[in-house]
Amino acid sequence: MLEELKVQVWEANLELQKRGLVLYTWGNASGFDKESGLVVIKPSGVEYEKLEPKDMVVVDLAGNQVEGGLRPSSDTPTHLVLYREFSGIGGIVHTHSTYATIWSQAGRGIPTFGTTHADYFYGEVPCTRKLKSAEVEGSYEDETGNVIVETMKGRVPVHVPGILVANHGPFSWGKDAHEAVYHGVVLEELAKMALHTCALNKEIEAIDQVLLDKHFLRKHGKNAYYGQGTL
Ligand SMILES: O=C(CO)[C@@H](O)[C@H](O)COP(=O)(O)O
Repeated sequence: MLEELKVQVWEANLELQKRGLVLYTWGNASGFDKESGLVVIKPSGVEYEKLEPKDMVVVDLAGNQVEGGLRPSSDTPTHLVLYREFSGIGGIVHTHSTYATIWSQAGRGIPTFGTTHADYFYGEVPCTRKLKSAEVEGSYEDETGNVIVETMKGRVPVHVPGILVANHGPFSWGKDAHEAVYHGVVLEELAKMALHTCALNKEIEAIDQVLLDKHFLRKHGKNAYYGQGTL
């Protein structure tokens, strides 16, 4: 099972580059094996072209390295906070994709300007608050995960499969690493569409609840969520 997950996470990391979500060694993808409680994640600082399944690093939810000779991604603690807090997600992606990072740097969530957005996100793509200096100076990557969890309170991860970390960039998730990449691609496209929509119409407003419900719920159903209840 773990060997299969290493291949799946390796493929997901390569897809980040293939889909144009990352440059050089930016970003990372991970996958979670519920049975063993272990996480497979990209090694830190390794060029995507050189990555092989055997390079994937295995850690437990406490962050102890279980397998792999390379250093785990620098964002590993953030992934681990989300796996501990969001029951049911099986894959997480972090990128610095251009348009989503623009909204993150502006500290703005992405409103639901159209039905394309409503097909994937039940409402805005939220943006976290800025991290306080003490949080940055402390366990920065853990605090990045904590501010994501804080912002997602009252939201259901499968209904909002991604978020913008203020001043940083997007994180997305899904039932597995491939779906986390898929949601990362969708998030980037929604960010691009929304930025150009704002440029065309400065008075633009989010769509109303009726249209949001129609598009999201016909695609995902009323009670589709991974975990037990909402956050
Ligand atoms: O967010 C960042 C840097 O701001 C990271 O995502 C790096 O872009 C990739 O780090 P590694 O996964 O290679 O450690």
